Amino acid sequence: MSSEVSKTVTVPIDLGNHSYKIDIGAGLYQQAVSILTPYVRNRRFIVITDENVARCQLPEFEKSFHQAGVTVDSIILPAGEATKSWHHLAELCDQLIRRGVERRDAIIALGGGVIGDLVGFAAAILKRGCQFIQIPTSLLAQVDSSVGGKTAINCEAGKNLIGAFHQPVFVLIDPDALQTLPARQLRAGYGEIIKYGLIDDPDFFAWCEEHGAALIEGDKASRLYAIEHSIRAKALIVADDEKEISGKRALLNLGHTFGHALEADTGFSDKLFHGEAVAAGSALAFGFSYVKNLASKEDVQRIITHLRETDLPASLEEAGVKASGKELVAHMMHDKKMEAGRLPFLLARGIGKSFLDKEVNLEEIAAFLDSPLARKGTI
Ligand SMILES: NC(=O)c1ccc[n+]([C@@H]2O[C@H](COP(=O)([O-])OP(=O)(O)OC[C@H]3O[C@@H](n4cnc5c(N)ncnc54)[C@H](O)[C@@H]3O)[C@@H](O)[C@H]2O)c1
Ligand SMILES: O=C(O)C(=O)C[C@@H](O)[C@H](O)[C@H](O)COP(=O)(O)O
Ligand SMILES: [Zn+2]
Repeated sequence: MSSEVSKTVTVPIDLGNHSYKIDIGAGLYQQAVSILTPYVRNRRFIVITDENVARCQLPEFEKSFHQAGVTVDSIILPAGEATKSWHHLAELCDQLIRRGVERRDAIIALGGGVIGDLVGFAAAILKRGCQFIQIPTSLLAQVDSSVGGKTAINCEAGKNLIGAFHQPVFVLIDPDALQTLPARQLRAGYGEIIKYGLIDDPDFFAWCEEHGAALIEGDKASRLYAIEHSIRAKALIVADDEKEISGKRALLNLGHTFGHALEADTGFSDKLFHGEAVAAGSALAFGFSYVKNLASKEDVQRIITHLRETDLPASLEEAGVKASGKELVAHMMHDKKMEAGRLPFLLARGIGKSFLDKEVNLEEIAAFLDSPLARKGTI
């Protein structure tokens, strides 16, 4: 698969005594055994992955281990959002205990955000906290979920409601892993990349307008640029507000209060992937901001146009959501940002000017969600 090792970029994430490094470089799998050895006790490698990644990426990942005569112990879970569940968490913890995992072993999460979130949470609670390493293989995980230490599973009431902040000890990103990622998953990951432009970086959104299509098509330079840019942006925010207390980190939740409601309505299934829900959710956040006279019509139109150009949903209809505004608001009531019974929303005064609004009226949100702008993206 990969032929050459590109220059490695290291992004530090500064979190005091649990700081860590994120290494980004095409072809890094070829050096995996030497890169990971310092983090792993007694050269004992326990890799947790899903069945798709096991088929498409595990053999390439294991190559350097085999060449060095080192065995990798792997646990393979089903693929998909449904794996972020109590059932799979319990199974995984039991399997790790049976394998005699110790706190100072570094458990390796090789996969997309589902594997990263689940394995990170298992590592957080197992023996009151084990070390873990993130090796993200989806675009979404390479630009977002592998960094920052949010770990979680879903439950009956909604998304990521059971979880912990638990930082990895190291993150290894090899963009070559994306060569086997299905096109729809690439587009979903791109939904989280645009978010960094919309939050506070209008130049990056303009870059996305110019290079987004090429990135999705497979242009390696654009992918590498977007991964590094996104990770640097996220690392700064996380270092500033690790546990989402000051409100700074909440910016990373742009599009997510709407997005999680859309995922709930579509049953946390492959009808709508997380990144697709975030894309539609971002269009909705900007649409509502326009209705509230905060963002301009031109900015909302730019976002809708770019989402459509990259084949991402820009409205409820395009996301396959039929629920009423009231029903969608009901899904939002367990949002973790809820404070004193009020739900703050990420709104925007324009592209790159997002902010947390604590005074949003949920009846207005429900009415907006029934409007043609939300339903069909017509403005
Ligand atoms: N913790 C965080 O900060 C954070 C941030 C964003 C999203 N998330 C979570 O991440 C999850 C979504 O992550 P995702 O989009 O990576 O989904 P995912 O983990 O389900 O991966 C997407 C699909 O691609 C497959 N896949 C992954 N890498 C592959 C590869 N290289 N080749 C072939 N197939 C591959 C997987 O098997 C899966 O079918 C959601 O649960 C979301 O809530 C967490
Ligand atoms: O890292 C963060 O902080 C984020 O909000 C990143 C999001 O993309 C991610 O989907 C996160 O899991 C959502 O957080 P939640 O607290 O709403 O579950
Ligand atoms: Zn997200």
